[in-house]
Amino acid sequence: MYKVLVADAISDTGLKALYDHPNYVVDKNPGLAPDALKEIIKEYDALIVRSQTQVTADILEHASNLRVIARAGVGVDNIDVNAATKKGIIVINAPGANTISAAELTMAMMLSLARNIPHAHASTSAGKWERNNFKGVELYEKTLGVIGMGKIGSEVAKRAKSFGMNILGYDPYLTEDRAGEMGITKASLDEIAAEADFITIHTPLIKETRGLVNDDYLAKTKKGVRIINCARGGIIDEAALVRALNSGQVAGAALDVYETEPSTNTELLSHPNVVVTPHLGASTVEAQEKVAHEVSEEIIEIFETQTIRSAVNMPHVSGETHKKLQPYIDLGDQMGALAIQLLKEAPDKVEITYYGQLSKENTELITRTIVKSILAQHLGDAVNLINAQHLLKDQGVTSNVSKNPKSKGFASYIELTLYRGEAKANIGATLLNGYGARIVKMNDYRVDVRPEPFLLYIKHHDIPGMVGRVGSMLGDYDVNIGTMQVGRSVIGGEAVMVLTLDKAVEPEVINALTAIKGLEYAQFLELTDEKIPVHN
Ligand SMILES: NC(=O)c1ccc[n+]([C@@H]2O[C@H](COP(=O)([O-])OP(=O)(O)OC[C@H]3O[C@@H](n4cnc5c(N)ncnc54)[C@H](O)[C@@H]3O)[C@@H](O)[C@H]2O)c1
Ligand SMILES: O=C(O)[C@H](O)COP(=O)(O)O
Repeated sequence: MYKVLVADAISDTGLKALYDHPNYVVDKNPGLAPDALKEIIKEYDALIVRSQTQVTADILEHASNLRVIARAGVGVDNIDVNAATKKGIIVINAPGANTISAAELTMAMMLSLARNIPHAHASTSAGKWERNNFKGVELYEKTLGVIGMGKIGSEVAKRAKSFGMNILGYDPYLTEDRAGEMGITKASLDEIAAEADFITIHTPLIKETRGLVNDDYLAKTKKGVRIINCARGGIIDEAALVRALNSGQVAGAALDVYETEPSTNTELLSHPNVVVTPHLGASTVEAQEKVAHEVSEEIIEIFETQTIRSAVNMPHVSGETHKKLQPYIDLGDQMGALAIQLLKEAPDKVEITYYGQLSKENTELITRTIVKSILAQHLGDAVNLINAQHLLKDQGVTSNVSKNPKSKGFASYIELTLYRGEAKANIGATLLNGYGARIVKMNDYRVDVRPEPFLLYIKHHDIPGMVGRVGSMLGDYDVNIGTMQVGRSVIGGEAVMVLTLDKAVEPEVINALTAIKGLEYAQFLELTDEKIPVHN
């Protein structure tokens, strides 16, 4: 008998498969305080949550029997996935099951903003009859900028078109062809700022999108623009938004998500030109049934048939083959993250080659991990190990995975190349017996670098004094160097330097480095903690 704890408000209809199955006991206990959850978690084999329950490392310390954490929804920002992975707990989610509900809320928010519905309702229900106070605007023939043309952004664009809106879409993966098929125009962020009457945001909250809509961006928007965010708090800088609302640069904003939730930003929440809801994007009967149904079915599959459909992580597993491949799976994770940072944009082609002994193994899971790591840069939690290759195809990216039994100088070696038009980024890596993971090739230069959290990649002319100048510049900014590697193609030609650092560097350090004579290019690369497992 498996015990399942449902710790947030989850649809009973969606949980039916679990209730009906003789092997499962389901306990519903929404809204547990962290200490209470810590107390009882050891009794459970599976935990189902939405976004409220914080599944911290501290709670997981007590989860001695837990095998699965299911997020009945998309975002796993409330779950310490790294801690779960270390404890061998599978984390699953249900991306896509609440897409329509989130798209429909976005339309409701846009219409509410255009026609002042919440404020007119409050006034009328208070006994007033203020027909002159609530003159709105039509959506018809207005321009809507959609930032993030993934699942929800595309559904919003489709619906907005039926209102006669002109749609501008921005997404690193949006091609002219796909935009043409959807009857929208591919645009840049600046073009959206300059032309849109309404802007709606549908990206994940990732490093690149945090504070995307800030003072600078708002200053570029059309005066009187209306902005909707039903994606994630933090993509809009709330302080900047309040300033723009007060100055009239932004005529109105409709928000479902906030920098911190529950939000206490009263200046924003009570602003007369703002419409707010408490993170209701997925709160419909249908979405809640779908997410609960998807995770219930999957929990049963995991326990009954050991099949995983939607895993966010891949816990370090026992079993000889997995044990042997696990270090390569972790290496693949690091390679994907480094290559996509080097490319700096979404790829249109991915090439992976396994050389030497590894070419004789089943490398499927390594490939999935590499692809997940590449896509996660732009898709965040929406990509998991199971849907990674499917999403890659969906985004119109071609891929080529090949195997070559030749050794390439190492017993096993993986090479990953990403392309975007003429641009290319490439990482070659291996495991050195007794020494762990090594990046041995970067953008076609031979190097020998241990993957560490903070790396600096520099392209420069092979002239005397470069190493010293870079070292002393980093010293000026109090950045300590762990290791330094130089690689060059020919003496006196182009060269690369790869450094491991003790901390992250700010853009001003990169600017200072690029001012060094003979230094062509400097880029800071980061690997998050979960990508650096202990056996490295
Ligand atoms: N309010 C809610 O209750 C609710 C419900 C569901 C989803 N969401 C959120 O909505 C957002 C979109 O979800 P989705 O299912 O459509 O995800 P998705 O992965 O299908 O689409 C996200 C898109 O954003 C694009 N993107 C990444 N970085 C970008 C950038 N810098 N500029 C422009 N586009 C960028 C990606 O390429 C991708 O196509 C996510 O943040 C998700 O967590 C909120
Ligand atoms: O990530 C999600 O799926 C949405 O933000 C919905 O979150 P919720 O399940 O807490 O409503």
